Amino acid sequence: MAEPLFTQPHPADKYRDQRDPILSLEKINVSFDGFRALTDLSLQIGVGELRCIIGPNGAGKTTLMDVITGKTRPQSGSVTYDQRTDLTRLEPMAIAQAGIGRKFQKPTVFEALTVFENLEIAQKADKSVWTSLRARLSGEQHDRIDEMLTLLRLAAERHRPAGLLSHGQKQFLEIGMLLVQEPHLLLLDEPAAGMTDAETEYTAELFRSLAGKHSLMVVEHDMGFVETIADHVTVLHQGQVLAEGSLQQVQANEQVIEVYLGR
Ligand SMILES: Nc1ncnc2c1ncn2[C@@H]1O[C@H](COP(=O)(O)OP(=O)(O)OP(=O)(O)O)[C@@H](O)[C@H]1O
Repeated sequence: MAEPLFTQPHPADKYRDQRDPILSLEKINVSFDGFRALTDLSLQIGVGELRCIIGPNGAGKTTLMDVITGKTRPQSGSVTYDQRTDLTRLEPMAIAQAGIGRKFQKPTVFEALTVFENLEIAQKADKSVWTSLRARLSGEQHDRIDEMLTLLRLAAERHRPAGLLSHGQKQFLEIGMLLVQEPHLLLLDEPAAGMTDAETEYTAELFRSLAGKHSLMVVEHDMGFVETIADHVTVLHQGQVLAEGSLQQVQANEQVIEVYLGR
């Protein structure tokens, strides 16, 4: 049997392959007091794909993530997840439970708790902090956290309060807090911001290894990082898709050079 595309087996797995969209946005419009942040935006992300979204400040990248996660409701358009669910009808909590995880640019970990406890709480995301710390972990859950600590190169830090980690380590911990929830689609906002060169390099390696098992949408300004991870790039400009294709293709696009890359 082919290796499943997702870490968590899904009833629909047998009907889909890598060409199918995990996410399909159709003609999304978002206005803030008359200002058009997204205009007729259509975009598809394939199952298991690693997509980078780039674009100048104010292009609509954050608004796009807000629409997918239910933080912002579009005035019109649809967001279809896994070919069945219209996310514009769901609350943010239901969207997260459906398998969409988001990481914001600034790490938000529980600083007073240990690295291990942070992962433990994330794994039992349906419970309150204290209920989840009191509930015993199953052997399988414990093993999953151990695996995650190794994957994130945080095994030696497991008993340290998260507040004492470096900025890059906090970023890794937060990525781990998403991964223990086994998301299908991960939305990551400038994940390499503030990381050292070695950490950035490892983040790229990590993301490449996650693609296929998860679908990833990464908003990034660092073109060097984009070059190392993405085979497919979407350029946003003034709330619309300006160009899409390989990094080489979009870098050669005259309009992209004009508005984003500079001459
Ligand atoms: N809540 C809001 N109210 C009014 N205008 C908003 C709101 N949120 C975003 N905007 C505007 O919508 C446009 C798109 O913003 P958005 O944050 O999505 O861009 P971005 O591509 O993420 O930019 P950056 O790279 O600077 O983070 C901007 O002009 C912004 O000022």
